[in-house]
Amino acid sequence: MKKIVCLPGDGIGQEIMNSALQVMTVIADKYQLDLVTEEHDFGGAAIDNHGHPLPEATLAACQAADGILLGAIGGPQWEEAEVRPEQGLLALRKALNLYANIRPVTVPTATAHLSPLKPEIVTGADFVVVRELTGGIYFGEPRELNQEDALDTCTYTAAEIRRILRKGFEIAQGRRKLVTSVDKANVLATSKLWRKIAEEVASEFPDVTLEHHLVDSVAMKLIQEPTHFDVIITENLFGDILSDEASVIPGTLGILPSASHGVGGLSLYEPIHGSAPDIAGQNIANPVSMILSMAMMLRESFGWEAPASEVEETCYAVMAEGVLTGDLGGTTSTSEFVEAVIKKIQAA
Ligand SMILES: NC(=O)C1=CN([C@@H]2O[C@H](COP(=O)(O)OP(=O)(O)OC[C@H]3O[C@@H](n4cnc5c(N)ncnc54)[C@H](O)[C@@H]3O)[C@@H](O)[C@H]2O)C=CC1
Ligand SMILES: CC(C)CC(=O)C(=O)O
Ligand SMILES: [Mg+2]
Repeated sequence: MKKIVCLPGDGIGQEIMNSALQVMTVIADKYQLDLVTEEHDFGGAAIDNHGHPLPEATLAACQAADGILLGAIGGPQWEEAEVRPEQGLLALRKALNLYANIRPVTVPTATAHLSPLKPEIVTGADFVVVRELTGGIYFGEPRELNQEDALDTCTYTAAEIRRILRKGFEIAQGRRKLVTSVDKANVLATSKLWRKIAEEVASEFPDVTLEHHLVDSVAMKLIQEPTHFDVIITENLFGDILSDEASVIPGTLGILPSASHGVGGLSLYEPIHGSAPDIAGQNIANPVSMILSMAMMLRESFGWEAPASEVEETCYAVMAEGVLTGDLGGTTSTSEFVEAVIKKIQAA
């Protein structure tokens, strides 16, 4: 029996979590998967109910889980909160040591027309952003906000850089064996260290090709020639920005999933997007990012390849048929999309 802790969070979080759990129930039934779910407050919802975005009970439940599903957190109503929802997310990632955030981006031929970019540019794009998740400027101290100045600190240890690079190179070994290491080594000390360690780690993986790119020019190349990339490895802030940018390639932020892996075998799965307060509560959010995150959990945490693939292929098949939520130019509601996915899984 696999215990899954679900943290719907805020904004569209509950809607997309419900969507993913409905699909999970159907696929579990079809493949006789032994699963149990348990929901906990997190983010803004936890601030409202418990005065803190990461209550002790939520953290303890996550630590005792076999897999964690997270919707999204944050929203304008908590902007002035003493501890913001986003700090709860960072605290959870740190507490569980989830240092490797894996964000796959793929454009199957059948859905290439959904991209705002030319089909000949995006068709066949298939790469993974490997983002360092527990270091860098989101965590560095000191951090100060004063009336006339402010300070953030970016720190990385060699060990933190080495382990994320090794993770990315390992992923590349199972793919097309090209690593693009992204930094800003022409300016930043942390990036100079990053580049040096990338060279060292590359020597441990002689079958993998390493190329270095500066973050500014790679932001352009990503859109110009997305099919070039295989595994992009980068630090926390750059990975956050580049992966949202990368969502334009398949067509929307609403379809990109992610996995965050740690050291003890416990992983968390979440969409790459935020809580989308502008569309929350309207049953119009694209649930694909959350459904695909759930599928990643079935594969990567539980080893259930066939059900994971069926969920992924069904989502893309439904989109290819023109069943599209508003972010992809359609009029399908969240619940209608989920119904279409479930119907297809049951019919197959
Ligand atoms: N992991 C998390 O929980 C994250 C939380 N946030 C938080 O989310 C809140 C909103 O941040 P934003 O900058 O607006 O980013 P966002 O990712 O929530 O939304 C950006 C745009 O994409 C759209 N969008 C996002 N997901 C969608 C989906 N599934 N279907 C259709 N459209 C979708 C939104 O409607 C919005 O127009 C903030 O409080 C932010 O801190 C932001 C990023 C990650
Ligand atoms: C809300 C931030 C802390 C994180 C973020 O934007 C992300 O992980 O994609
Ligand atoms: Mg982000």
